Amino acid sequence: MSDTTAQQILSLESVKIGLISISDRASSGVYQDEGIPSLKNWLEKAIQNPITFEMRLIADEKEQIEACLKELIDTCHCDLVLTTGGTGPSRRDVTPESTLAVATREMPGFGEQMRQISLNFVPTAILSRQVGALREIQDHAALMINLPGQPKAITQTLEGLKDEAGKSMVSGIFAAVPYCIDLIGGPYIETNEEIVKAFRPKSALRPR
Ligand SMILES: Nc1ncnc2c1ncn2[C@@H]1O[C@H](COP(=O)(O)OP(=O)(O)OP(=O)(O)O)[C@@H](O)[C@H]1O
Ligand SMILES: Nc1nc2c(c(=O)[nH]1)N[C@H]1C(S)=C(S)[C@@H](COP(=O)(O)O)O[C@H]1N2
Repeated sequence: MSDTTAQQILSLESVKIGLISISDRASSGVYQDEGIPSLKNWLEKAIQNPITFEMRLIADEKEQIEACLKELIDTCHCDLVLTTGGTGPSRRDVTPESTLAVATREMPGFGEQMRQISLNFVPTAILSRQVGALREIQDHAALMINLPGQPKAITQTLEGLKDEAGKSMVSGIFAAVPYCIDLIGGPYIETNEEIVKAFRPKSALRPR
């Protein structure tokens, strides 16, 4: 790493990210949770800023999900909270309604785009009821995004579809996350462009 690159990384604001894996079976030990490691691994590759993670593994229980989202945003002050699991049509899948129950405003574009991207991978993409939403409290706001439980869905939806040479064919939703975090008053997030290129209007770009 060159001195200039090291200095640039040092000058980046730290970002706080909450990761919630929602799975009856992983949380009770029937299988090992792959949700949190997959999310953490992808975010560490994609984001240049220093990251503090808050990680939770919980069952598909509405009250637990709501309490966990509130804790990560209101108490831990996460800027972004990603959930994985519990978005389908099974009776126990309650992540989207729990997210909306603690939301102040929905961001429908995230759910729409994630289902659109996922249709490039699986025809069952339309079974995910995943949402994106904001929780705005006094002096703080966070973006919450639901991802499906299949660990591979994490990279698929965040990063999108690439051709064999690694060129982006369909943008993943993460391209829009840094500017959304800017607009709600969070830290300026820089991404690694070979993983995902953050899009911001020219007027919102900060000189490096
Ligand atoms: N946290 C996880 N870790 C590893 N694999 C997972 C996880 N969550 C889901 N999966 C995998 O994805 C599949 C579909 O996920 P889904 O969220 O529909 O699970 P589920 O049937 O609701 O059960 P559970 O809530 O117990 O994970 C699971 O059968 C499992 O193979
Ligand atoms: N990108 C992506 N999206 C996906 C999938 C997937 O494998 N990849 N699985 C689908 C399936 S099979 C289901 S049932 C729904 C809901 O999954 P969840 O209940 O694990 O959240 O997500 C859908 N979206």
